[in-house]
Amino acid sequence: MSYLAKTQAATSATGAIALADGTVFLGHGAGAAGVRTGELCFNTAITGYQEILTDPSYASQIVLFTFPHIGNVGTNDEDHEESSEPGSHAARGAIFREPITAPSNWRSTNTFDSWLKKRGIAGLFGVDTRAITRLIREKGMQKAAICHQPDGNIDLDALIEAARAWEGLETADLAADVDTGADFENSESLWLPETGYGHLDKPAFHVVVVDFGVKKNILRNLANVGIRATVVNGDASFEDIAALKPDGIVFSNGPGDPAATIKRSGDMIRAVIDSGLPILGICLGHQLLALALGAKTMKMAQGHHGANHPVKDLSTGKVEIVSMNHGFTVDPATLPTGVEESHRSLFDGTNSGLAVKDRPIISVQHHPEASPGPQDSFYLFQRFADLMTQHRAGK
Ligand SMILES: NC(=O)CC[C@H](N)C(=O)O
Repeated sequence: MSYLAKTQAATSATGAIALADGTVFLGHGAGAAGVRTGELCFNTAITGYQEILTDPSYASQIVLFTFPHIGNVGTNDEDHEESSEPGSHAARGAIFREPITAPSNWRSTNTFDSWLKKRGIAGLFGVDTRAITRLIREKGMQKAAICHQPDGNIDLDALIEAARAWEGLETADLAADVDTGADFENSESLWLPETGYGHLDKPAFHVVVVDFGVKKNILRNLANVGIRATVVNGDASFEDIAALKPDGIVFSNGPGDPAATIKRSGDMIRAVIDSGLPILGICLGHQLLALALGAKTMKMAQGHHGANHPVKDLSTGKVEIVSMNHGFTVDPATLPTGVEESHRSLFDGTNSGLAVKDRPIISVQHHPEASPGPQDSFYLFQRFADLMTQHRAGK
């Protein structure tokens, strides 16, 4: 460690981020005190920090926000908390440039700082977020340890050691840790400024959502196109699912390495594919579907995390701006015959969706439910409902 790092740590710093390669950034701590390890990524969204940090797909990750002002609209209990459980169910750490200002929003009920504490998320501000982003851009996402040490007594060597000792995301079936456990139903629909969350009274369809860490806004978007959902966890067998007599199946988003989760859920997913039921896969669900169909997934260098990513729907030629959060990707060269690439990222050409020829099976790598982010991809939920309509009509 450098002399400068040591003296700064001894004087004013109350927080730090250390990388496994020994790089250290000192700053000021916020939120929960203590040390958290995980994969460090950057997110380019400029709104929606509450939704981002509660997304279960961020389990075992530390999110650096490239947008400098995070926390200034405070937090509220109603807004899109994508998972209800605090702790390891979502992001472990948050890094931002500027100090948190007093909340300025009519809906705010809590400061960002005390919300971070409540969720068990360690925060760090006052570091050069652009330098860290450039480092990730050049070297890829990093094994890291973040700490908030209110008394300033930071042990940087121990922090670097913690970053090195962290086991990493590859081969980790993290979805098993974040699913909701007990089955539940959803009929809640999307939030509107005038009326708050809505309710689906007369469902046209009933689907089973296999929960690998499902974001609540997926369930609400389904309700908005007439779909009631029963949520079951990723350990469910095909027989459990079939007994619920669904019109279709959704494989949800979730954290960790799809190649690890497929070992636990592969038999069920393959049986669902063979059943002929309409299927929608989202993010981890898309990757699991691809694996079950015979394709391969791989780790990305930087991944995609933001709410401003252009994606092309190859069936219509339309470009949509989407919400993204993934660090693994489907290798389109490995898609078997009959499985077509349906969407592609216009940032780097990576795969962003698939469709099975002449079968009611679609999936996307991005987040059609937004939360946060643009709503350009809401149409996918209707596309899924249309597949169920056709399936019912025997087409
Ligand atoms: N949002 C997700 O479902 C993420 C999928 C997977 N864990 C990845 O990082 O690629």
